Amino acid sequence: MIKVNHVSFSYPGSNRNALKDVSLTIHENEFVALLGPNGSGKSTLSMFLNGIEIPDQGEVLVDGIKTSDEMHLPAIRRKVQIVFQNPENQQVGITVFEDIAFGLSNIGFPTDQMEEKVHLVLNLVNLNVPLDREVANLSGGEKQKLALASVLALEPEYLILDESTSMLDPFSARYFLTALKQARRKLSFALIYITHHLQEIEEADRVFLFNDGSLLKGCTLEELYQDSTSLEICKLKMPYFRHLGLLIKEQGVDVLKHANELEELGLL
Ligand SMILES: Nc1ncnc2c1ncn2[C@@H]1O[C@H](COP(=O)(O)OP(=O)(O)OP(=O)(O)O)[C@@H](O)[C@H]1O
Repeated sequence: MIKVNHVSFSYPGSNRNALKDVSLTIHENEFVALLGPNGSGKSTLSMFLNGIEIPDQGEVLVDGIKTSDEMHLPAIRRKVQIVFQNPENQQVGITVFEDIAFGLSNIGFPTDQMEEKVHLVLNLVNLNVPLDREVANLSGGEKQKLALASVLALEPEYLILDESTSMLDPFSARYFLTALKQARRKLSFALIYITHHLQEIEEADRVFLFNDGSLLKGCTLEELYQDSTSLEICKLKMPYFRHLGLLIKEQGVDVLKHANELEELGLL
């Protein structure tokens, strides 16, 4: 469980708080989304969850261990992995193999099992490229899948994705999300998903809404859809199919009940 207790923070040199007294809990295997307009503090919070940043006030505990406990920081960073908005920021190898193997070497993964593991995670994210392919020559979508494969190789217990589809075209974004869904079915990890697009988080267990550094509320998606004020404050648009579904429901047919199956069939 990740527990955020009364965290406040301002960046050095800034006179305003990027986070204001934020408290929330994320459970094992949960899928939560962090939502809110630009500059509301979502990415800042994500950096506290794995100890990239340590709060000025308050504390963050990962499975009971404070992120300020330097001795346990490497273990916390292994448990909580982040895929950033721009995959190029976290690519470290020249080739696809090197990129995934780098993190594995750092955790002492056996060299003789490395190639098998690299194949396994590439399959998991549906990235079919030769291991000696140069990372620089991959497409944006492929780079994003590689970043996902590299962190999945480390078997995180909590995975943070910060607007990971923002650089992808709609088809690549869809493939990326399908790969993520498949990975979650095979490995179990909590997913902390930052986005401005509600259609990407239809399966989220809970959403946390941020505005101006404060946590406005934590609720389910269904509750959010009934809260037009929060949707407006967070600059969120109800997905088109859900809007349509609600109109159809008013006529007595509940198509939204089958939304997941329709999505699996590629009809949404
Ligand atoms: N390195 C930094 N130095 C100073 N201020 C920063 C820094 N990074 C972010 N901020 C400020 O902190 C506040 C929160 O930013 P943050 O990036 O966490 O928002 P966000 O909700 O993730 O936004 P977006 O949706 O645009 O990605 C903003 O006012 C931003 O300008």
